[in-house]
Amino acid sequence: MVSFPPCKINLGLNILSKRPDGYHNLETCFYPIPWTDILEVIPADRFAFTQTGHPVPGKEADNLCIKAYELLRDKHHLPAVKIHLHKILPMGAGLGGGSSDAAHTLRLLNTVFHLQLSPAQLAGYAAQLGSDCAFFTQDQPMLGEGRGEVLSPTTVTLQKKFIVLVKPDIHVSTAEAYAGITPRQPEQSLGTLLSRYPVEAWREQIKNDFEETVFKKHPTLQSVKEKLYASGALYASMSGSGATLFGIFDKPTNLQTSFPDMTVWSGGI
Ligand SMILES: C[C@](O)(CO)[C@H](O)COP(=O)(O)OP(=O)(O)OC[C@H]1O[C@@H](n2ccc(N)nc2=O)[C@H](O)[C@@H]1O
Ligand SMILES: Nc1ncnc2c1ncn2[C@@H]1O[C@H](COP(=O)(O)OP(=O)(O)OP(=O)(O)O)[C@@H](O)[C@H]1O
Repeated sequence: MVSFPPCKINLGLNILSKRPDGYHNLETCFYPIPWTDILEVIPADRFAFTQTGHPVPGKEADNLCIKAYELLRDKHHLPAVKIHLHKILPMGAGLGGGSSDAAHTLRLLNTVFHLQLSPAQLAGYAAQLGSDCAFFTQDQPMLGEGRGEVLSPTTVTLQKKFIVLVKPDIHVSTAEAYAGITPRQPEQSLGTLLSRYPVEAWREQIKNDFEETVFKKHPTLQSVKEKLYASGALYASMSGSGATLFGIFDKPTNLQTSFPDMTVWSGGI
C-alpha cells in the first residue's frame, strides 16, 4: 500500500517555557501542505528498507520509517514488511518531512495489518517518535501545545489561498534553534489571534519565536521573507526552526525565478 506523507508549515510558533525533561512547551498551528514524499509498505518474507530520491543523512537504521515499524512490531507482533521511501521533501527544513514519514508508516501498518488502532493510539505512538509526529496522524490543520503533541482542532483555513515555500541551502539544527531561545508567555494565545484576524492582519499579530535568533545567524532568511512580502504575500514567515520560509498569497504565484538558487514549491491548498 502506498501513501503520500505531506509536509507542514507552522502558522505562528510561540515558545512558552523550558520543561524539566529538556523540551520546550510551545503553541503553534500546524498546517498540512500537499508537497509530499512517497511511501510504500507491503508484507514480505524478510524485513527490507529501500530508499530513493534525496539521500537521507545518518544511519539507515535511524530512519524514522524503520523506527516506526520497530515500535509497532514490538507492541503488536507484526510480521516482516518491505518499506520503500522516495524522498522528495527537503530535510532539516522546518517542514517536518521525517516526522510525516514516521506517522505515515504507522498509519500504513495500521491499515495493512488491520490493527484497528484508534486515532488517539496512533497519535500516542507517533509522539514517541518525535514532537511533530503526532500532528501527521491527522489530515487537517491543528493547534499544537505541550511539546507539539497535544493537539486540538482549529477553524483556521487557507482554502482558496496559494502557498509558496522557499528553502535556501542553509541547514538549521532544531536542537540548536531551541537552545537560542528565551521562552516567554505571550499576552494573547495563538489560537485566539489566528481566529480573530484575517490572514492580511497576521503580519502585525502572529510570529515565529525562532526568527529573531535564526535570522541573526542567517541574514539571507530575513531577505527571503522580505522578498516574499515584496512579491505580494499576505503573510510570510519562517516554518518551524527553519530554514524554509513560506508566503501566503491570494492568487497563483510562481517565484522560482526570484529565488534561482533555492528550492521553491508553490501550490494551492
Ligand atoms: C520546530 C518544530 O518543528 C515546530 O513544529 C518542532 O518543535 C520540532 O519537532 P521535532 O523535529 O519533532 O523535534 P524532536 O525530534 O522531538 O526533538 C528534537 C530536539 O528539539 C528540541 N525540542 C523539540 C521540541 C520541543 N517542543 N522542544 C524542544 O526543545 C529538543 O532539544 C529535542 O532534542
Ligand atoms: N524518513 C526521514 N526523512 C527525513 N529525515 C529523516 C528521516 N528519518 C530520519 N531522519 C533524520 O531526521 C532529520 C530531520 O529531518 P526532517 O525532515 O524531519 O527535518 P525538519 O523538516 O527540519 O523537521 P522539523 O520541522 O521537525 O524541524 C534528518 O536530517 C535525518 O537525519
